[in-house]
Formats: sequence, C-alpha cells, structure tokens
Amino acid sequence: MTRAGLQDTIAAIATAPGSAGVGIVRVSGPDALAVADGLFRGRRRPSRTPGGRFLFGALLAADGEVLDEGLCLVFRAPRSYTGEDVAEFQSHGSPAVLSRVLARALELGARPARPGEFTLRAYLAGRLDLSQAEAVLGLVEAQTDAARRQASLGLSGALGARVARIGANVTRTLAALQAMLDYPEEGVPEEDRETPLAAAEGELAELVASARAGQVATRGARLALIGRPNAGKSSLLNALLGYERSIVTPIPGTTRDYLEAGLELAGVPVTLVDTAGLRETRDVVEAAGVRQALNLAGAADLVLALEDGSLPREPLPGELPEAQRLLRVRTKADLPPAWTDPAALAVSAVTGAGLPELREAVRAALLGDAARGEAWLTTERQADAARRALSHVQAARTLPDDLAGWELEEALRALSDLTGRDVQEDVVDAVFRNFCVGK
Ligand SMILES: Nc1nc2c(c(=O)[nH]1)N(C=O)[C@@H](CNc1ccc(C(=O)N[C@@H](CCC(=O)O)C(=O)O)cc1)CN2
Ligand SMILES: Nc1nc2c(ncn2[C@@H]2O[C@H](COP(=O)(O)OP(=O)(O)OP(=O)(O)O)[C@@H](O)[C@H]2O)c(=O)[nH]1
Ligand SMILES: [Mg+2]
Repeated sequence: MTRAGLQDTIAAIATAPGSAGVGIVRVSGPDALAVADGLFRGRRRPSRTPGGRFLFGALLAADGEVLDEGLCLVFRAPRSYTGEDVAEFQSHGSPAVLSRVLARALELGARPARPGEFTLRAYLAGRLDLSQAEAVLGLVEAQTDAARRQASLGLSGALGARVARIGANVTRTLAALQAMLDYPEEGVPEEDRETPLAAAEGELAELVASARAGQVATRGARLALIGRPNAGKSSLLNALLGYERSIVTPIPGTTRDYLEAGLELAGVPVTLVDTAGLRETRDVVEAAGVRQALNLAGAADLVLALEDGSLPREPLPGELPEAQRLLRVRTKADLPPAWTDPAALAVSAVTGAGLPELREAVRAALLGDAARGEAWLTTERQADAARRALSHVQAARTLPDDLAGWELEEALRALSDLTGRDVQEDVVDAVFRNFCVGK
C-alpha cells in the first residue's frame, strides 16, 4: 500500500495548522523543480539553481496573481531529506496562503503526500534506518526534554551504533564457532567464544532494561497513591504538588473518587493519582472507590503504597503490584514512629521531610540507571526485537556449539529488525502509519 506511487512527485504543508510567522510547503520527487518553476518567480528559475541554495521571490497562482512573497529552497537529488529533488516554499504562515500554495503545486502535477511519506522515502533511499525514522516521529511528537533527548540520540544513529556493537560481538562468537566446527583439532580459545557473547548478553540486558525508561521518557508515567483510609495519600499528593489539590480531613474515607494531577519529575511528565483508602466497607460508594483504587494501581507505571507510621502496622488489603512497580512509604514521619522498615521511605507531608528522597526514588524506579548519555529503546517494536535477540543469545550460551550457531543467527536477525535496515513491509507500514502528513 505505502509502496504504490513512490515515483510520484508529492507535496504537503510541512508546518502545523493555524497561523504562524512562516509556513512551509514541501515538494519532493522527480518533478519537484518543474513544479517550482511554475509556482515561483525569482531572480532565477529554481530548475537552473544549484542544490543547497534559496531564492527570494513571488509565489504565483495559475493566473499570475501573487499569492505571497517568500523563499524557494532548492535541493537536488541525492542531497536532500528524501534523497530526491526537493523544493520548499516558505511563505507567511496562514492557512489561507499555505492552502493556495499547496493547491498550485498539485495543479502543477504533484499529488498530496501520504502521512510520513517524506520520511518513508528517506528510509527507502537508505538515508535513515527504521529506528531513526521512529526517532523522527519522536522529535515531531516530543513534549518534554527527556523525550526530545532520546529521539535526538536515536536520529543521530547512537542507538544504531549501540546495536551494531552488540551485533559485532555476536558475529565474533559465530566466527569462533565456525572455526571450531571446521578445524576441531586447532581449538579456539575459550575467550573468543565466550567473552564476546557474555558482553553481548550484558549489553542486550541493559538495552532491554532501557525500554521502560525510554517509554516513560516518551509518553510520561502514571503514579498511583494507595493505602488505608487516613494513611496520608491526599496530603502527600498535595505536598508533592506544592498546592492543595486534594481534600484532606481527619475523617477516614475522605477521598472517594480518584483524582489526577500532573507534575514534572526529572524531565518526565508524571500524572499523580490520588485514590480512595483501601478497606472493607458496606458503603456502596466507598466500596466502588476501593475497587477503582486497586484497578488504578494495576494500570499505573509505579505505585506508592502508603502506611501510617504513627499507628501499628497492618497489612494492606487487596493485591499489590510486583516489587519493581511498588515503592513503600511510611507516612507522618514527624510523629513518633509505631514501626520502622528499612524497605519503606519515611516522609512527612507536614514538614516535607523525606520528600527529596521520595522524588529521587521515583525517578530511579521510572528511569532506572539507564546511563544518562546512552540511547534507549523508545518503542515497543524496538523492545520486542531486543528481547528476542537477548533470549537467543541466552539460549546460545547454554547449547552445544552446533546448536548455538543457529541461535546466534536468529539473534543477529532480531538485531537487524531492531534497527530495521531490512524488515518486512508490514513492519515498515506500521511505523509510518503513526506519522502526520508533511513529515
Ligand atoms: N526547512 C526545513 N527544515 C527542516 C527540515 C526540512 O526538510 N526543511 N527537516 C526535515 O525533516 C529537518 C532537517 N533535516 C534535514 C536532513 C537532511 C537534509 C539535506 O538536505 N541533506 C543533504 C544535504 C546536506 C548538506 O547540504 O550538507 C544530504 O544529506 O545530502 C535537509 C534537512 C528539520 N528542519
Ligand atoms: N502529623 C501528620 N499528619 C498527617 C500527615 N499526613 C496526613 N496527616 C493527617 O492525616 C489525616 C488524613 O490525611 P489524608 O491526607 O486525608 O489521608 P488519606 O490517605 O487521603 O485518607 P482518605 O482520603 O480518607 O483515604 C489528616 O488529618 C492529615 O492532616 C503527616 O505527614 N503528618
Ligand atoms: Mg484522601
């Protein structure tokens, strides 16, 4: 589907809808410069202008009316974003101007670009791999600095380089295995077989672990506060936010419906969710709130389980999430403690004690120690490929040489799926379906 019409010349408005100082219409394909000759009048004809130059002039309707003044940027194949001839028209940024410029490009023989088609062409021309195309999408959609940073690292090829390093280690082991099978009497030093594979496994495990951080950086995280009535959930939510968002009273059962509030933590947008206190109750409204609290905890990226530190400890009712999604918090640390637990962070919503440590623990739980300068996996597609590669490498380490070779070949295939140099058409289509027109 996406592959039909790839020889056509395509056009689209590349800038966001609405009014802006400047707007861009982009045309790419074999007739891009002929379209530009028809649309633009300047000091020179675009088709006679070398690539990498811009012209100032008039954007013209079919009858010669000047639609606007603007710039025409000329790119010549293969030195453009798509690798094809490209002309860009930079006009004033109103929908009225841009829609007429686009309409004129279409009259002159371009067809409307499909979503993501400029970047698809860059991919098909071998200018980007699939993980870089995903990074382009990430840059277009980035809402936070953490998301921008990961997308930018992906586009720069840092992720591809990390994957290539792993692939090189797998290939080294594969070569050692081959040598062992071909010349069994020579013997291959154990370090040629085992050392690179151990390194590949370690690096893959880190990469797989980075997927959670990458996805949190890209789409943010949900953080649910749960605990018994009066544990101090609403007070802690307010303390973290720095304003009184949720109602606090000494009466257990104050919060009945859940409530959300946003804040930024370590460059990541975090949605805090305050919930009804967990307890057995005959009150139908409160019981519904308790069920909802457990559902919200199930769906959250991270759960803060709060327990009142000033009262004897009682187990929390209901099923709690697994340890890696759970932080235990002992509340009311300004009061004399009735219990302590090294696994629970002590905080006081009244004095603010423990809040910096809690923020740091949340940051670490969400982003892990995925090293700061490294490229992370940012899409589920990438994470899936990395997990497959890891399981093949792990299998190879337990198998005899002849069988290990097959596992390593599968691992290399999974790694090449990750960067997506040579993947199935439907996988490519699934990635580009998420793009907007003009990208
Ligand atoms: N006006 C405008 N701004 C833009 C883009 C664009 O297409 N147009 N981009 C699009 O998404 C991004 C920039 N990406 C680009 C990547 C490569 C080339 C390009 O022409 N590369 C050639 C020439 C390089 C050179 O002259 O040094 C090449 O790599 O051969 C252009 C834009 C962001 N800003
Ligand atoms: N001394 C002290 N009191 C606190 C602290 N946090 C909460 N409280 C008090 O504990 C009581 C309950 O606080 P809430 O924040 O409403 O507790 P909750 O967990 O939201 O309770 P429900 O909404 O009923 O489930 C209120 O009287 C708060 O003032 C704290 O850190 N120190
Ligand atoms: Mg409450």
